[in-house]
Amino acid sequence: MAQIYLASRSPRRRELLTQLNIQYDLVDGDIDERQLTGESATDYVVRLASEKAQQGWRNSAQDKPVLGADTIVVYQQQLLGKPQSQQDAVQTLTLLSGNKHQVITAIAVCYQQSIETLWVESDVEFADISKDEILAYWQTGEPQDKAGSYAIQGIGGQFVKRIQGSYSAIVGLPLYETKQLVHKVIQQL
Ligand SMILES: Cc1cn([C@H]2C[C@H](O)[C@@H](COP(=O)(O)OP(=O)(O)OP(=O)(O)O)O2)c(=O)[nH]c1=O
Repeated sequence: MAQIYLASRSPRRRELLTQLNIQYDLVDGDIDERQLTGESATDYVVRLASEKAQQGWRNSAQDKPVLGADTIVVYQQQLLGKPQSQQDAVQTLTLLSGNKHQVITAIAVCYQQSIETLWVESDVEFADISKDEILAYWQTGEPQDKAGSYAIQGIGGQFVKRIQGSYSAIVGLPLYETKQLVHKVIQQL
C-alpha cells in the first residue's frame, strides 16, 4: 500500500523516491512555474514545490500526504531554467563554463491544511567547456528538460569538477532530507 502521493512527472524523482523504499502513487501536480517580480530564488523554489504539493493534494483522494519538489539553477543571482531552444542552452552552458553556480531543490509535503517545506542548496563547479563541446552536448538531447541545461547524473557529469552539498538534491530530490520530512509527516497522522 502506498504511503504518499508524488506530484511529479520527473522520472529522476520517481527513481530517487524508490531508492528510499517509500511506496507512492502518482498524482498530477502541474502548476504555472513563472517567477514573481521581486521574488528571491529560495522563495521561488519553495513556493513552486509547495504549489505542486497543494495542486497534487487537490487532485488526489486526499487520504495520504503529497510530496512536491522543484529544482532551480542559479548563477550570480540569475535563474537558469529549462532551455527553450538550442541558443538558450548554449547561452546557459557558456555562463556555467569555468564557473561555480548553485543548485537549489525544495521539497514540500502537504496533508490537509498543513504543509511542511525545506530546501537544500549545493555548489557546483564546472570545468571550462568549449562551444563545440556544448553543441555536441545539445545534440545528445540530454539538456532539453533539465534546469540549467545539464544533468549531473548523465553525460553532463563530465563537466562537473566539484560539488559541495547533496548530489541527490542536484538530480532532483535530496534523499536524506526527503526521508526525514516524509517520515515526520507520516508519524504525525
Ligand atoms: C541541475 C540538474 C537538473 N536536473 C533536472 C531535475 C528536474 O527534473 C529538472 C528541473 O525541473 P523541475 O521543474 O524541478 O522538475 P520537472 O519539471 O522535471 O518535474 P516535476 O515538476 O513534474 O516534478 O532538472 C537533473 O536531472 N540533473 C541536474 O544535474
